[in-house]
Amino acid sequence: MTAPTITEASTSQFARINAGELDLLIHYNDCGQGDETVVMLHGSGPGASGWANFNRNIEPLVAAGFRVILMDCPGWSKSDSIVCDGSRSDLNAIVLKGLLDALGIEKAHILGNSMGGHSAVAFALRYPQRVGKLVLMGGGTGGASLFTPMPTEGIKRLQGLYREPTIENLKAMMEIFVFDTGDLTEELFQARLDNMLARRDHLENFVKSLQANPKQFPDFSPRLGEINAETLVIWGRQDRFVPMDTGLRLVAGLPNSELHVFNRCGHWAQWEHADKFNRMVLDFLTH
Ligand SMILES: O=C(O)CCC(=O)/C=C/C=C(\O)C(=O)O
Repeated sequence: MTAPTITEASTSQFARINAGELDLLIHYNDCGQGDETVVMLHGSGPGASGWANFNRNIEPLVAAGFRVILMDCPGWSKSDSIVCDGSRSDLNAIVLKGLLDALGIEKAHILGNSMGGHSAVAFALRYPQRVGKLVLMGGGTGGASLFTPMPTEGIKRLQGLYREPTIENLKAMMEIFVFDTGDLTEELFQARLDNMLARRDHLENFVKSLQANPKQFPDFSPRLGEINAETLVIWGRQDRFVPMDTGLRLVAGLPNSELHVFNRCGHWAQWEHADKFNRMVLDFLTH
C-alpha cells in the first residue's frame, strides 16, 4: 500500500499553550507516527512557517519512522501574534515546552533553522532532560561575528521587508538569501508574499518587538558548555544572514558537536541542498 501524501492541510493542528502569563493559540503540523519525534523550528523571516521552511525535509524523516512536528512560533503563520520585548529564543523555547507537554511528548530531537536554531539552544539550556539530539542550521546563538559587520546585509533587508512588505523588498531579500537564485520561482515569491500579507499583525508586532528590544536573540556562547546533547551544526559557506563563524563558535562551545559546511549555499541549507541535508540528518539521528 502506498503511504498517503503528507500535505499542509492534512497535518494542520492547533494547541492552546498556557505558560506563566502566556496564553497563546499555537499552530503546528503533525506528520507521521513513530516512537521518536523530531521538532522542526523555522526562521524569523516575514512569511516564514514550519511548512514553508521544511517542506523538502519532512517526508524522508517520516518514511524512516519519525514523527515530525513543525511548530509555528508565536508571531508567525497561523499562530497567535505577540510583541516580544525580551529573548525571543527563550519565548519560543517556553512555548515549545508547552506544546510537547500538551502532546504528551517527553523527549524530542530538535532541528532549528536560524531563529529556530537559537530557540533550540534556548530549549536545551532550559529543559535539558527533554532534548534528544540537536540539529542547528544557520543559527544556534545570537552575538557578534568576528568577520562580518552586524546587523548583516541579510538581516537589514529582512528588517526592511518587515517595515515595508512589498514584492520588491521581498525579492531584494531573497536574492541574497540563497546562493543560487535560479531556484527561486515566481510561485515561491507569491506564496511568501501572500503568507506575509495574510498576517499584517505579525509584521507590525515584529517591528514593535525590535523597537522594544533590538537584541531579540541573546548570545548563548558562555553557556554552550552546559549542553550535553549530541549536536550537528550545518552552515552555508555563503550565508549572508547569520555568518558562518557563528557555526565555528557553536562547535567551539558545544562539547558533543560537529560542523558541516556546504559550499555554494546561502542561509537555507535544508532547502538549497535538501537531498544531502536529509541524508546527513537521518544518519545523524539514527546512529
Ligand atoms: O537574526 C537572526 O539571528 C535570525 C535570522 C533568521 O532567523 C532569519 C531567517 C529567515 C528564514 O528562515 C526565512 O525567512 O525563511
